[in-house]
Amino acid sequence: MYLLKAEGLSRRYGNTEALRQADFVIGDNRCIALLGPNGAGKTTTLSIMAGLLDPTSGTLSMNKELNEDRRRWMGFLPQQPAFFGWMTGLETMVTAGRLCGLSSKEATERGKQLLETAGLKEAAHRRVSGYSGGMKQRLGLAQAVVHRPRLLLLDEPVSALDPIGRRDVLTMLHYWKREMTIVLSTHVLHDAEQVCDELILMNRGSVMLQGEMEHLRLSAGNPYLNIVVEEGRGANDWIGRLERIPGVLKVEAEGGKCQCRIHTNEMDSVRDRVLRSALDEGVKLLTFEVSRKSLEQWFVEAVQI
Ligand SMILES: Nc1ncnc2c1ncn2[C@@H]1O[C@H](COP(=O)(O)OP(=O)(O)OP(=O)(O)O)[C@@H](O)[C@H]1O
Repeated sequence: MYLLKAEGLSRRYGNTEALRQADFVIGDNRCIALLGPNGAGKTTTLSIMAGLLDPTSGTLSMNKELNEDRRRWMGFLPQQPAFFGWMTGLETMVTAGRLCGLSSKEATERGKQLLETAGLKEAAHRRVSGYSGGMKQRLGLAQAVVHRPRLLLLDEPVSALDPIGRRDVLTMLHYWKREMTIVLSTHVLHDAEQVCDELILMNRGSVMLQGEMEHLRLSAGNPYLNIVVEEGRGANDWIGRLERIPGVLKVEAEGGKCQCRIHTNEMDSVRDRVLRSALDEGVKLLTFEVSRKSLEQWFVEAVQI
């Protein structure tokens, strides 16, 4: 089942074609990344989906089960959310809830609960003008879901945040994606990978592809295991013996640096065997990760076309 379906969606600003003949589908219960470099047309697409902007041509159809009034089932966090600085966090939440049709009691209860989820319980009665950038972003997110929307649209929700703010927002999205469909725009593949299971790739106003993250990962090339171990007796010898582990196809060692890449077609079992071997032989692992570099390379190549 889909919530929204775009067919030949286009939008011009004067001579600029911000969106060209875009086709995509927003399925139910998905977390979808709208990924693309600056100027790709992400904000334009989200604004059309939110009903804030009309397309120049093409159609965006909504599932017939959904109410015509998007405010009832859609939440939206713009790239630069604006708040009334003189309101407290809780007043902001209650106002948003009331605008979305909640009763005063419901809006207050839901507001308190969401401020707690957003780590803003202590700041609930402080004026928003005194909030940090990260706190404002978390407040914006909480506000966007006050009415339990079925679809949550987020325009670059993490790009202006420091690593801790980023982590907090991504954690909130992990929590909420069980309850609603999320579409978030980003120009950072890593952020999309952290939380999304589907990807719509945009470049220069066009949708280049839509697909499952896992499929793209596989088609972009096999991931490899990236390992760094603490220097010490036996570390390099251990790396030298890794090729004997069943399932390992090739080991690329970085000479003298206690670092290597393991290539395999059986990542799950090889990862377990390598970890067990390191523990058995007392090798101290500093880095042990499945590298997604191939997907990054694919993304960079795709948007350079
Ligand atoms: N109001 C506007 N008037 C004129 N041109 C615009 C307007 N809004 C966007 N554009 C242009 O349309 C194109 C797409 O912009 P859009 O903001 O949708 O892209 P984006 O992918 O969200 O970019 P960013 O990551 O930088 O926010 C860009 O070339 C932009 O300069």
